[in-house]
Amino acid sequence: MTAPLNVAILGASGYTGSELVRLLARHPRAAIRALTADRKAGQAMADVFPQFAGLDLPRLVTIAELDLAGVDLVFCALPHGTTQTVIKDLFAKKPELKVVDLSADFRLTDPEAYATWYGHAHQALELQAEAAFGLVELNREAIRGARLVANPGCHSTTSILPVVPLLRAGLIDPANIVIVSSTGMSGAGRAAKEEMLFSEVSEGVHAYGVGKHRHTSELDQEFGKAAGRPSLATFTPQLIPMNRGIYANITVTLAAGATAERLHEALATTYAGEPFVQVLPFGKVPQSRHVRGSNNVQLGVIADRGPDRAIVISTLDNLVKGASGQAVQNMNLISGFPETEGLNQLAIFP
Ligand SMILES: NC(=O)C1=CN([C@@H]2O[C@H](COP(=O)(O)OP(=O)(O)OC[C@H]3O[C@@H](n4cnc5c(N)ncnc54)[C@H](OP(=O)(O)O)[C@@H]3O)[C@@H](O)[C@H]2O)C=CC1
Ligand SMILES: CC(=O)N[C@@H](CCC(=O)OP(=O)(O)O)C(=O)O
Repeated sequence: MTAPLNVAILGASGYTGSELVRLLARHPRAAIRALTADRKAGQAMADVFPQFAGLDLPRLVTIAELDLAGVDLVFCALPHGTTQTVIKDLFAKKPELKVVDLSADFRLTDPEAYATWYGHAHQALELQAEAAFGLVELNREAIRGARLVANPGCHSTTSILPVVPLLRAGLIDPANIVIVSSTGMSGAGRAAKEEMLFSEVSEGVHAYGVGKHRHTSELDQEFGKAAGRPSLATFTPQLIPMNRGIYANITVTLAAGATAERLHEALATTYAGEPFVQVLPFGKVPQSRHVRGSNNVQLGVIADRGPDRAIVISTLDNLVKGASGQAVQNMNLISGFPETEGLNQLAIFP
């Protein structure tokens, strides 16, 4: 029996951190050696998250108290902006460490784009340059040898997976992509916020970050690269009263000679061997409840009335394929484990 991969989870008292614990506690090759928190430091994990009662887990400590001696890989599930200096310190202490970062800090390769979208200069530019964009299905080879992987955002993962193969194949117009991406509330994290109270979000729906959401920058980067020219997608996120899930409704304009059927064929071919991406039969509409709790993404392609347009729908669980499941998939890839290990949970339905 080979030794397990020893992992630490920074931000374990948050939603994506606890989702990492859920996935890794049953992972056959990983062992959870350290968990950190900020306000909840000092507490037992099962006191913060009673669903973990009965598991033998390390107590929550502060990042300053973290002992890296026995740790091979760190998951960083901290708020964006705070993460870059934390990761810089980790590598200064232990350069051979591997890090999978769930925040936005290392996703953008262009420092100017980062400063524009996040409002401050990046604090660890040398690391930003080496980070691999962690969307496994579309960037597998670059991730495999990486020491630092930047997990993409949940909204951007949902849209990049269907749109990038269509752009790479020249089947759609990069200048005419319109995305409405609905999200569940756990996407906003666990820290209490007034606008996230049940009484403020239930029984209604609203858009937010309209025309300026941070994930637009990830779409610009990945769509532009795939198309070979700038893409200015319209991206509108909206909050709906459910716990988990992202549901992106994407209207695309077809390139000359393309058809909706051809788009479907391109996605089916691209993802034929992928364990976590399911392209539904042509015309079938995905539902977020069919992926909830799993690392799966379901894609649908539907013809529109206008012959030059098509509708692509993509859905995933923001805490699994949109965050912690994708992070474990990245861990598997950079550790040489089978990619699906620890990630075979089926969706919870109904
Ligand atoms: N939620 C989602 O669906 C997704 C989230 N992400 C990203 O993942 C990261 C984590 O998100 P999420 O789990 O939702 O966030 P939460 O707010 O639920 O958790 C944040 C965690 O970070 C800790 N923390 C907060 N501030 C500090 C600090 N200054 N120093 C050290 N630790 C701190 C918190 O500790 P404590 O609670 O003890 O104070 C908590 O453990 C974010 O960057 C987020 O944008 C990415 C994709 C999807
Ligand atoms: C409901 C809600 O607020 N969702 C978050 C998405 C969280 C996420 O994936 O964003 P980062 O990882 O880029 O921080 C948002 O829209 O900002």
